[in-house]
Amino acid sequence: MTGAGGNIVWQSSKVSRSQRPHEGATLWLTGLSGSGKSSLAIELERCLVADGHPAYLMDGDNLRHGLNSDLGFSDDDRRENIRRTSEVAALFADSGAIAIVGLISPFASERQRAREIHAERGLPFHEIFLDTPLAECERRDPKGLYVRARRGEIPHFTGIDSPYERPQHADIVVTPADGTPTQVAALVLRTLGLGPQGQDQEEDR
Ligand SMILES: Nc1ncnc2c1ncn2[C@@H]1O[C@H](COP(=O)(O)OS(=O)(=O)O)[C@@H](OP(=O)(O)O)[C@H]1O
Ligand SMILES: Nc1ncnc2c1ncn2[C@@H]1O[C@H](COP(=O)(O)OP(=O)(O)O)[C@@H](O)[C@H]1O
Repeated sequence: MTGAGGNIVWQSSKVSRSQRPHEGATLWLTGLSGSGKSSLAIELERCLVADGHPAYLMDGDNLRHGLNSDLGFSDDDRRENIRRTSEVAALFADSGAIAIVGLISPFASERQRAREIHAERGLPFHEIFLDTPLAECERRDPKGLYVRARRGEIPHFTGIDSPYERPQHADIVVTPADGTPTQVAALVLRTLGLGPQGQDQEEDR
């Protein structure tokens, strides 16, 4: 495989995926600001690590402090934010880790591209939609961002004056009625077959 005008040549590893101790995957959490992505992602990471899976949380806010610190909230910058994060998540998944991504990721086309980046490499990818209505996100407003966005102090705020394209084919849809982040994390992990090892999972029901 060649790239960059033919001057870059792909170097293959001598470690096959089956030689790695764990099977990797990406759990991609999408939803409005305040929908509960970080809370669920933190619980997913906690449960997976407690159960012996290498798992790593990639939160949009945190990535924007480093890897994506040069990006703002224009449509193009959000696309680049999602593209870079997709690539990094795929690297983690390829290494045998479970990458837990929490990004608003408002555009269907970029979420589809994230899925394809994983599919092209044979890596499992699960889209989890935090389907929390805008009114509820605004009611929660833990960072006071919606109040400021409504005052016009934060331009291009998702759900206010920047679009959020609802997923049509998410693997899992979570609503506020599903319970606390701890309850939802357990449900998600059971659904994906990543629940506690060596336990009768019926016990949890
Ligand atoms: N204009 C605008 N629109 C939406 N969100 C904004 C904006 N400005 C700052 N913030 C804060 O940035 C967090 C979202 O970053 P993401 O990288 O997840 O966004 S995106 O996927 O690129 O759309 C988001 O964090 P969460 O609340 O955790 O979603 C906000 O705290
Ligand atoms: N399942 C839930 N039920 C009720 N409140 C929740 C739930 N998940 C998160 N929250 C609350 O909603 C707010 C936003 O959650 P957060 O995880 O920061 O969302 P996001 O990362 O999508 O911005 C926080 O105050 C959090 O405590």
